[in-house]
Amino acid sequence: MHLCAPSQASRRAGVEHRELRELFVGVEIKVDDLTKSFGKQLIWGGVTLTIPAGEICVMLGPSGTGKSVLLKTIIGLLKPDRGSIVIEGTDLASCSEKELYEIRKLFGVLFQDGAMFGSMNLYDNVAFPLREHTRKSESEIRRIVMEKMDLVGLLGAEDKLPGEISGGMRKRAGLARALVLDPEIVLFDEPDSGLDPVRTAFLNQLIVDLNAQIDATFLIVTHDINTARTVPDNIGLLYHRHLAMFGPREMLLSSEEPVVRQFLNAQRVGPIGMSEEKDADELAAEAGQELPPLPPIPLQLEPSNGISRRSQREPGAWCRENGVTPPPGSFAPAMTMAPGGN
Ligand SMILES: Nc1ncnc2c1ncn2[C@@H]1O[C@H](COP(=O)(O)OP(=O)(O)OP(=O)(O)O)[C@@H](O)[C@H]1O
Repeated sequence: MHLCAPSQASRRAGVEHRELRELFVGVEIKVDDLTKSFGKQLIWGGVTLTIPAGEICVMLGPSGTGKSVLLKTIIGLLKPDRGSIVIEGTDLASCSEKELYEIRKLFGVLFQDGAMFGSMNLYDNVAFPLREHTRKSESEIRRIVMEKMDLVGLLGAEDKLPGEISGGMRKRAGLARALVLDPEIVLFDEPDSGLDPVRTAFLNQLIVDLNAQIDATFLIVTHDINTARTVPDNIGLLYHRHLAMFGPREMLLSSEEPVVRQFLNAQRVGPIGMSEEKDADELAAEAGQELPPLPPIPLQLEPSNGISRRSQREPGAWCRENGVTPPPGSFAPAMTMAPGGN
């Protein structure tokens, strides 16, 4: 079984699908002043952000800063202490169970381990949500399952059990299952965890290709800096119990803000220490230490069929519009060859 981008047939189908969906561009998620604690432990507070319809967002943050908690809160699995999450006019934080059930139908979720049923083959795993939540005939289910298996490059592997395939294939099978109900929002919880760099690069390309084809709103939690630097339209960074920054990719990649700069460039110098925050002695020891220059901003990963995504912008557009000079060498064509970029 090869790891590949969607076949030509599925790309064509995707383009037709896209034409059909001219008026649909995913849905916006508007989060306002969201706060979540467990007992006395505040996880994060005052989180405000708008995830624009149809765009790809990446949420970053040191371990334990509550990225998974944020995903679970956004899908309504956890109730926030305060604040709102408005999707299509419904606030998930205060709506009824019935409304929540309806809103949840908009979501597809790729869990960290793919969350496959071990005793079912991939076909039955992917078909599961259709059999549970729809009254479609088996022939219709077959058509949809095969279409999604093709989208994620898994045609031919339908009879395999999850235990018989690689972690990368399991993720793609999980993705096929997340897509069967045609979600308007897809949440990815560390899609690249446990994958080698080559498979991560294939998965990233698949994510971009899928976004181009289905126009849904994507929110990705990841630790992979390369993914964060090349895949999304927007990046958020959770740190020290709040959202340190959220905005367009170019804004964060050109930011001199110490936490953002340190995290997005995987540096040791900066406010983030081994156990989240550095203490005063550690920070004093770093005083006067010169920071390495910001690396060039790489080009954003483009769909493999060469057709731009709806939310894709010209390289450097945000910097130009905001009078920001990007680091030297940014957006050079060779930057598409950055590790993980191809
Ligand atoms: N149901 C729960 N009850 C109590 N505490 C919880 C619960 N779920 C998460 N936590 C706590 O919330 C904090 C944030 O956890 P979370 O898994 O969201 O972090 P994360 O940023 O996704 O971490 P990582 O990058 O390591 O996956 C942790 O301290 C965790 O122990």
